[in-house]
Amino acid sequence: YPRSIDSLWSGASLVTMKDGQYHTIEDGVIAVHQGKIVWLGTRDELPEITAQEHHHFDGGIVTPGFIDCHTHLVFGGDRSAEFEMRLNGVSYADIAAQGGGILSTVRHTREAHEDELFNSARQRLEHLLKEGVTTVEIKSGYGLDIDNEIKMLRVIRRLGETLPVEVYATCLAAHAIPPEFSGDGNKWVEVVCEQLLPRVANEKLADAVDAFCEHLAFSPAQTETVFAAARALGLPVKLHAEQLSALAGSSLAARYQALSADHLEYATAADAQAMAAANTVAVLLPGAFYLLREKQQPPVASFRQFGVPMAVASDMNPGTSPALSLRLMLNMACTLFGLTPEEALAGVTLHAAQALGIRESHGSLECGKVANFVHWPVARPAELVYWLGGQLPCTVIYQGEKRDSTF
Ligand SMILES: O=C(O)CC[C@@H]1NC(=O)NC1=O
Ligand SMILES: [Fe+3]
Repeated sequence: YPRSIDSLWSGASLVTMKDGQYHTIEDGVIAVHQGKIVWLGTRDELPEITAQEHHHFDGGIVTPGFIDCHTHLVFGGDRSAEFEMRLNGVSYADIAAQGGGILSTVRHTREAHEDELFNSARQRLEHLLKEGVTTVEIKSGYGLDIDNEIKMLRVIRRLGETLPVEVYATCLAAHAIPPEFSGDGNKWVEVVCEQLLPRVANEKLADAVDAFCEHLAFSPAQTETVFAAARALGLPVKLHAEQLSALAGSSLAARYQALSADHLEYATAADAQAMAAANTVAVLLPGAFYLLREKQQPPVASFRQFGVPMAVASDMNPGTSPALSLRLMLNMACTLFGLTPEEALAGVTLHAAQALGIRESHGSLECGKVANFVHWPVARPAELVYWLGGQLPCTVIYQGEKRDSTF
């Protein structure tokens, strides 16, 4: 480590999340230089170091910056009206017949100017920033034609360029069959693979490619066509899999060394074994499970048995998970899926980093990693999971600098 550094941060317990476990350092100190962690340990182990700044917390804990590894937070309009219709007894089918569902968000997203999409997404993203999120993944998938998918991806890139948060963009053009293709999924998959993805790769508009593998969306065969095109372009893949039925999409994702398979309510032990062998992360999305009042829980016991890293994300989207809080998802992952608080916190730190392919540089308090961390004036890490909703105060250090809360 350098003998002269930018800053020291002391006075709190460091919940390092090393290897996905607390590995807490009591009365710890973090040394930061040029946006990276260059040393950490207990106060009495601190070596001779000259720091430009010394910040002393008055107790509490420090965690790695939170990572929301699965969101659809760029979209036009919202679906509150159909939310109310459903609760007044109108069926999904009737809502869809009246033009509701994903395709209504597609209409609003196509009609919205890029600035309008940017401003509404910025507001939603700021909720996440206020609760300690320092890295977020955002998907396209509501444009469903080349120009509007590119428009969405440009807005996603602009969010990362404008706000103090690291943004990873994912192309989810294979989200639903566009109305113009009414039912011909193969035709849209062909357009995605032959026209859209080459442009996205060439213009560096996405860091990964995703698809929705489900009866009402794209089959495993169509999903594999998208994966093959992504691989040929050097783009990693991830997949919405086993949300509503068991199509072995997560096993297909594992065969393509997918960064993650997401939802997984209907995943099997065989899927978990395949994911473990491929080091594919299981991203759990309790918000959608909760809002859809789903009964089938993801096979958490199998993920534990085979050592599949579990992540937890908001899935922020207007239809099935209009969730503005990642911290609430921590509680739901424990209360609804039976995760321990330690597993849930690994799910928004180290395992979320792995789901984005950045585990080597993010997700835990370790030397050499990015200096994204959060101070919480609480007694223990479980409080971050225990308190239901609300705004827990926190101080966010982003790339080594205190991030002020006005963005
Ligand atoms: O309803 C929406 O707008 C998106 C639903 C969302 N997308 C997906 O692939 N699964 C979901 O729950
Ligand atoms: Fe999703």
